[in-house]
Amino acid sequence: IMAGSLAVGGGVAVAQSSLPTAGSGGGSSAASAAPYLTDDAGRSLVLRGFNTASSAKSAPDGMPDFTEEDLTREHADMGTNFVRFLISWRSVEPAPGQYDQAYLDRVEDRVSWYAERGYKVMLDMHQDVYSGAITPEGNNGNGAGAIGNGAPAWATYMDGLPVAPQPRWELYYIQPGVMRAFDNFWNTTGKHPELVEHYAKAWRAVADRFADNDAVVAYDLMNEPFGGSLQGPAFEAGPLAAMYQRTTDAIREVDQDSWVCVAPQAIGVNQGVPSGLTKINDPRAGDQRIAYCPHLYPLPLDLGDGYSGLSRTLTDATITTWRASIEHVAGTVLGGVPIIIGEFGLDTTLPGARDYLDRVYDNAREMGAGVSYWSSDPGPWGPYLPDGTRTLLVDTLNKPYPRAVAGTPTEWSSAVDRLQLTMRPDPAVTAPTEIYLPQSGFPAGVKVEGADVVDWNRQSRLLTVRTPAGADTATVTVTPAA
Ligand SMILES: CN(C)c1ccc(C(=O)NC[C@H]2N[C@H](CO)[C@@H](O)[C@@H]2O)cc1
Repeated sequence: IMAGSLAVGGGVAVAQSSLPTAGSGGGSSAASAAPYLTDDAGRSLVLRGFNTASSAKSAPDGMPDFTEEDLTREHADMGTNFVRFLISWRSVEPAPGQYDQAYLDRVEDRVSWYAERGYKVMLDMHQDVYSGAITPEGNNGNGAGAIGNGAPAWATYMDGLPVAPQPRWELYYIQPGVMRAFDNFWNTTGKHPELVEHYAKAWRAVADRFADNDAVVAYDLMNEPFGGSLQGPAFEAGPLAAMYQRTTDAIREVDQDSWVCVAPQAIGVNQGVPSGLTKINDPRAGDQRIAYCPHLYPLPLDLGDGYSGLSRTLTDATITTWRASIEHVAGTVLGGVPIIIGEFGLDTTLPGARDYLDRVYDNAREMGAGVSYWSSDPGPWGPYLPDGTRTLLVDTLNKPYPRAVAGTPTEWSSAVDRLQLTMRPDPAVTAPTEIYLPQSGFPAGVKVEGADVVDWNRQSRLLTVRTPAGADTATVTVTPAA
């Protein structure tokens, strides 16, 4: 099939016109030569998916309330290819030095659901407010809890300090008992050097299980770290970086190839304050495989006005500041590492929600960043309400994107019925470039210019193409067949 030809399902058309690049949200796209995670074929991965799922935080078995049918629906409706899958220290290591292989079996079962559908998985050692063990009523068993989640009860040392009931879950973070639990974990108190050691070895046990699992590409070492009495650079450049280094070293004892993802402290940095995180060294042979996995939650959005009026203006300013800080840490501090926006989200019923979503995904596209939206749980933040009704998230996310690129994407943009990708082909990568095309924009055949069509699968919605050999750069444009 010659370059510029139509794929299966129609005649052959060669279009010579070049398309204006239309951003998914109408935004212009800046060239991006950012580094990417790669698959085993060496293709650059553009990762789009969800956090699955908050419901795992309090589940006695540590699993999300998410079935294989839920994944089939997500895949059919949005063509996602990535998941930030929540796991927990309490489930991995229910007793000191004892690793629950039956729990890891359950995780592996869910990973296989994703693998069978061509997804990549990042395992997220999740915590919020340290542990469910911070309050008796919040602890439904060894640290499984709704108020707090993450650490097992045996690793929760509050030294008898109080944790009073709070009107909002976030306020539990600054309760004396919770502050002490974090201070003991980070050994700020000097009393518990063993806890970070346990944490690193728990991650080693997880990595030992998934080191040879092609679907698991990354480990997100800690969700939204909190420094207790230590905040800001003193925390991030101190005990947080030390824990990341110790844990990276432990993982590399058993897994040389998965990316190790580090995140800044949540408070402040989620809202755009620059992070003080310092370099983490990857002891693996060859290129480092560290990634930076920040979250984005602009404070103005929380004011309840949504993405409109002054709240929109302030949110835009937050996104600009946040992006500059993220690109500084990933590009300069960590030495040029891929970015995955581990969390962002909003109540999709708020004014301007679709515009906010488009703006964040436009920024992610320009940054070359992966995205895992918070979260897949039923409700107004997610893609589906508890009764299964779709929110506007489904149509907003269901756009063309280049899932796996045989080289480096330098610029891409899309709208529901077109995609344009400029890339630097890597001749060493023999696998074709893979592009997702939604049914809504591509009900029949496709028209491709700038590449040879390898396959167009209307069931999986995947188009695979090969760019002309020997070209330093290639621009692939995909539109619906006439
Ligand atoms: C006071 N501190 C330390 C604090 C407050 C609030 C958040 C938060 O909203 N985070 C955003 C979302 N991330 C979690 C899951 O990782 C969700 O429960 C939050 O909505 C984090 C930390």
